[in-house]
Amino acid sequence: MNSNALEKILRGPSGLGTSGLNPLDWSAPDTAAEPPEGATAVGAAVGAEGATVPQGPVPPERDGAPEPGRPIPGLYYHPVPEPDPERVAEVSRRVKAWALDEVQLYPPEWEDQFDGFSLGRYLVVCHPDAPSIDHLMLATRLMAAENALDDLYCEDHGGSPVGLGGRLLLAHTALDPLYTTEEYRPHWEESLLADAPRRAYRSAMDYFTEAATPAQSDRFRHDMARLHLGYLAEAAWAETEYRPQVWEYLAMRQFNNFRPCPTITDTVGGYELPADLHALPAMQRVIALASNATTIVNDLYSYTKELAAPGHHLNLPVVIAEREDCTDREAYLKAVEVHNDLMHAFESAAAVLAATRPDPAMLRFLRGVAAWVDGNHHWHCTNTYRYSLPDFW
Ligand SMILES: CC(C)=CCC/C(C)=C(\C)COP(=O)(O)OP(=O)(O)O
Ligand SMILES: [Mg+2]
Repeated sequence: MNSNALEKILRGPSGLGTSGLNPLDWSAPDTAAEPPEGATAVGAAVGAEGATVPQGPVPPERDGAPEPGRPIPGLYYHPVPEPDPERVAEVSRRVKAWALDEVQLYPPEWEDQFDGFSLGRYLVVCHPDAPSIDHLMLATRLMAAENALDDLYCEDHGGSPVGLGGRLLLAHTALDPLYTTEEYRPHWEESLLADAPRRAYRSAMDYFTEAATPAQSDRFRHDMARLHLGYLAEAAWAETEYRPQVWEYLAMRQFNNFRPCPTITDTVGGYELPADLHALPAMQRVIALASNATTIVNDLYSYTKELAAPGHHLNLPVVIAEREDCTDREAYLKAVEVHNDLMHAFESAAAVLAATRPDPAMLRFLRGVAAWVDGNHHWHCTNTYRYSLPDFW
């Protein structure tokens, strides 16, 4: 398939009568198929072989504080327009109010870190087809809750591998409820208020199930169980100081992964990918490849942050350097290649699936996943509050 055909499938056709299929236009289906003013066409930098030409500096705009951000040289990605600042401001305002008033997510001294994470920019740029702020909030609350649990149970803010399994399982019941006897139910209900991750999981999931179909909620629970399994493997390896082989690390990272974020793109878009289409092996392959690419993007952009953190932090460049006996720079550049291969495999698999099963919900879902991949790169690249590149070029 040539790069033009693939681009049309993943990023939407252009021309008369196609506006309803283009992610940039889904939020305003009655308008013409022109991109918003100032927007570049998604994938405009795709060259003759479908490879993205490395871009110059992107003019980013963190929530309230513009800062420079630089894409990783040689990384295959699609540049996207800055998200609508009005949407970003409103989502940022609402998620902060939810975090403080409804779930007491963080103490006052962590406010800078909460703001610096730029949840509003993240979710608005990843979901260009969301029909409303309410739809965007479904994903934003979940993202806040997922990161709170990762920080508080596993990592930066007092997390530990010791005892993680028990904590994770109990938190998982905020998503996948305990059905038990009258005697024991109140104990469980009380436990859901016991810490910030559980309060946040429960509240975010309540909003989500209200908007989602039962099959979409079940899909999300399953993806969160996958995520928790990944956390457990990483924790077990940390406890025993096991150094995984590269393929073992990639297997763990397929679970400890952003997957629960792109797979809710249909709920956030206000439509449903039917369960039988979601379950197709070809769709599962597309989702896994896309999610793996997004997660290796995190490994690459968070490399210096993780090297500076206390303890030994696994990420792809670190594991390649350890297991393949090469310099840190060589390992990092190889990790970029692994990412690029995953991206190409995702795009090819998505294009084949779209061509063989051209169901409208399927096509829109595939574009939603592609938009999430592109938005995730944009957020990582421009979030200089959290991330900075190593000095390898
Ligand atoms: C939002 C979500 C489902 C997160 C789950 C897993 C996760 C926190 C990541 C994939 C991000 O990786 P990491 O823990 O390395 O994050 P930072 O590098 O600290 O930003
Ligand atoms: Mg990371």
